[in-house]
Amino acid sequence: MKIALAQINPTVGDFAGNAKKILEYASRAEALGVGLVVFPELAVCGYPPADLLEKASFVARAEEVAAELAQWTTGVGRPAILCGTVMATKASVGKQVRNVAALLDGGKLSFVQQKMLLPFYDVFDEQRYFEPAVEQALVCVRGEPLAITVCEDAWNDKSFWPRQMYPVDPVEKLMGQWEAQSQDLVGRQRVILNISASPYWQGKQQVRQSMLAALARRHGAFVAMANQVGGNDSLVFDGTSLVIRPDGEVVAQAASFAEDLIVFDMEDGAAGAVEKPVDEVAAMWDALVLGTRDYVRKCGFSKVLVGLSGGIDSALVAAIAVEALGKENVIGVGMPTEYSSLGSIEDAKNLAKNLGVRFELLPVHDVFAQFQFLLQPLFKGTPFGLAEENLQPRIRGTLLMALSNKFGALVLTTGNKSEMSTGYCTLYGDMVGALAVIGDVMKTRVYALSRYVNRTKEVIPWETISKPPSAELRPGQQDTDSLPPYEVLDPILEAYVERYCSAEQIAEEQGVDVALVRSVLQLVEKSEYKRQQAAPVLKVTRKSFGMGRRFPIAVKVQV
Ligand SMILES: Nc1ncnc2c1ncn2[C@@H]1O[C@H](COP(=O)(O)OP(=O)(O)OC[C@H]2O[C@@H]([n+]3cccc(C(=O)O)c3)[C@H](O)[C@@H]2O)[C@@H](O)[C@H]1O
Ligand SMILES: Nc1ncnc2c1ncn2[C@@H]1O[C@H](COP(=O)(O)OP(=O)(O)OP(=O)(O)O)[C@@H](O)[C@H]1O
Ligand SMILES: NC(=O)CC[C@H](N)C(=O)O
Repeated sequence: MKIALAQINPTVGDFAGNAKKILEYASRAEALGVGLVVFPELAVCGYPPADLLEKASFVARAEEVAAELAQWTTGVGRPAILCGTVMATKASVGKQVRNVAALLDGGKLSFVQQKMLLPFYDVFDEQRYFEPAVEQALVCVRGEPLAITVCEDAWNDKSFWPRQMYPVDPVEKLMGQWEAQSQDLVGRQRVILNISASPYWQGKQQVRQSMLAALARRHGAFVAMANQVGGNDSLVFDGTSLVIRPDGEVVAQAASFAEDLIVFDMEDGAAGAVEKPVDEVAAMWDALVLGTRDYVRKCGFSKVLVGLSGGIDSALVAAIAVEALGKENVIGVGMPTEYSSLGSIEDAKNLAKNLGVRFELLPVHDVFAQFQFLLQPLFKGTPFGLAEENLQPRIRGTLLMALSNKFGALVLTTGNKSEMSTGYCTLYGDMVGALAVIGDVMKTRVYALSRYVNRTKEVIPWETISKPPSAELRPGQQDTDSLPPYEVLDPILEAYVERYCSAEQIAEEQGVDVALVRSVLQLVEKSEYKRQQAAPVLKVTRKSFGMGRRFPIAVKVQV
C-alpha cells in the first residue's frame, strides 16, 4: 500500500479552514493512488489549542468535523485518512479530553489511538488537558498492519535517550504486540506511523531524525512521521516530515517550513536516501520568516510597521518582514532625536531603499523637547539620566502604535535575546509591539543572520553591520558602556538562560572572571518583570522567553 504524509499548516480553531485543507490534501493523495493519507497531530483543530480545550463546544466541534471528514472516505478509490483530533473521554473520572489519531475509513471513524505520553515540559502542557491512553493496539488498514503513535509517544526510546522521561514506552508495547501476534504478522514489514506537532528549535530536525532512526533500527521497522508546519503564536513548526527505513536511512523527507505531500511505498524502501543537510542559519531564517508571516496573517493582518534606527536589529526584522509579507506590506519609520547620528538616518533610508519598502521620517526632537519642558519643574536639579533617555523610545513607541491604530498594521518589536535577557530595553518604549520577531536570537546570531541576508547582494547596508551597536539615547552612547562585548556576553547568557548553568560553571567553561559572570546573571534576574510584559517571542532555540520558561518576578535570587 502507498502511504502519503500530508504536512499541512492548520490554524488553531479554524475548523472549516482546516477541514478544507485536509480534504484538499486527501484528494491530492487520492490522485496519486495512495491507500492511506496521514495528517499531523491535532490537524483538525490546530496545535496547540491550549485552554480552548476546556470548552466543551470546541471539542464537540472537532468531533463533528471528524465525522464530516469520514464521509469523504466513502467514495470508491478514496484513501483512508489518519488525522489528529480531539475527542471527549467517555469515563466519568479524569480529564475530559483525549488527544487522538483518528482513522477514518469506509465513511466512518474506524479506529482511534489515544495519545499515551503527554509532554509537560518547556512549551508543552498536555497533562493539563488530556487523559492519557492506557493501552495501545495495532490496526490493519486495507490489509496492512500498522502501529500508530501520536508525537511524544515516539519520544521515550531507551536506545536513544540516556534517561527515559516516562515509565512506559508505547512503541515498545506496540512492537511487543507484533511479536505476540507473529503468526498473523509473519513476514509482514513493521510500520510505525507517528502523527506529530513537533515545533522547531535550532538543531531539532537532527534530533528528531536521529531519534526516529534509532527507533527504526531497534524495532526493524519503517518509521513515518507526519509533522505539522506553520507558525502558531510563539511556536514555529518546521514540518520536515520523514520516512525512515529499518536500517535507519531516510527514504523520504518533506519540505521544511512549507506545506508538502510525500508518498512512500514500503516495497520501494530500497530507494536512495534523500536526506537533506540542515544549514542552521538558513533554517533559523526560514523559521523567523514563517513565524512572522503566520502570526500576522493568522491574526487577520497583512501589514506591519518597523521603527528603523539604522541599526542591525531593526534592519534584520525589516528584512524578515519583507520576506514574510512582501515589500508592499512593510512600512519603515525613522524617528530621530538629536542623539541619532546622521549616518543612522542614512543607513535606515538605504535599508528601506534596498528592501523596496515605504519609509516615513518622523523627527521627534520637538516632541522630546516638549516632554522635557513639561517635566522640568518636577525634574529640576536632577541630571539628565535614564528617565530622559527612556522618553525617546517611549515617544517612538507611542507614534508606532498611533500609526498601527490608524492604518491597521501590526508593530514588529525589534529587541534581540541578549537585550531581553539583560533588560537592556525600555518598557513601553522599544518593547512595544505585537511580536518579538528576534527575541530568541542572541545579538551575535543577529549578525550571522544579517550576513545570510546579504549572501548574494547588499540588502542590509554594510555600515549597519560594521558600526558598533548603540541605542543612541545620549551623546556617544554605546552598548558596551552598559554590557560586556556581545562575543563575551552571549555565551554567558546562553549558558545561564538556556542551560541553567551556575556562575562558577560558566566562569570555568568560558574562562571569564566569575565576578563579570555574576554581574550579567544579576541583570538577567533583575529584568524578569520586563520579559513578562513583552510581546510573544518566536521560539527558535531550545529555551526561549515566554510560555516555556516560567520564573517568578517578586523573588530574591542568589546568583
Ligand atoms: N519588579 C518590577 N515589576 C514591574 N515593574 C518594575 C519592576 N521593577 C522596576 N519596574 C519598572 O520598570 C522601570 C524601569 O524600566 P525601564 O523604564 O524600561 O528602564 P531601565 O531598565 O531603567 O532602562 C532601560 C535600559 O535599556 C537601555 N536601552 C533602552 C532602549 C533601547 C536599548 C537598545 O539598545 O535597544 C537599550 C537603556 O540605555 C537603559 O540602560 C522602573 O522605573 C519601574 O517602573
Ligand atoms: N531613530 C530611530 N528611528 C526609528 N526607530 C528607532 C530609532 N531608534 C530606535 N528605534 C527603534 O527602537 C529599537 C531599539 O533601538 P536602539 O537603537 O535603541 O537599539 P538596538 O537594540 O541596537 O536596535 P537597532 O540595532 O535596530 O538600532 C530599534 O530597533 C528601532 O526599532
Ligand atoms: N506534540 C508533542 O507531543 C511534541 C513533543 C515532542 N517531544 C517534540 O518536542 O516535538
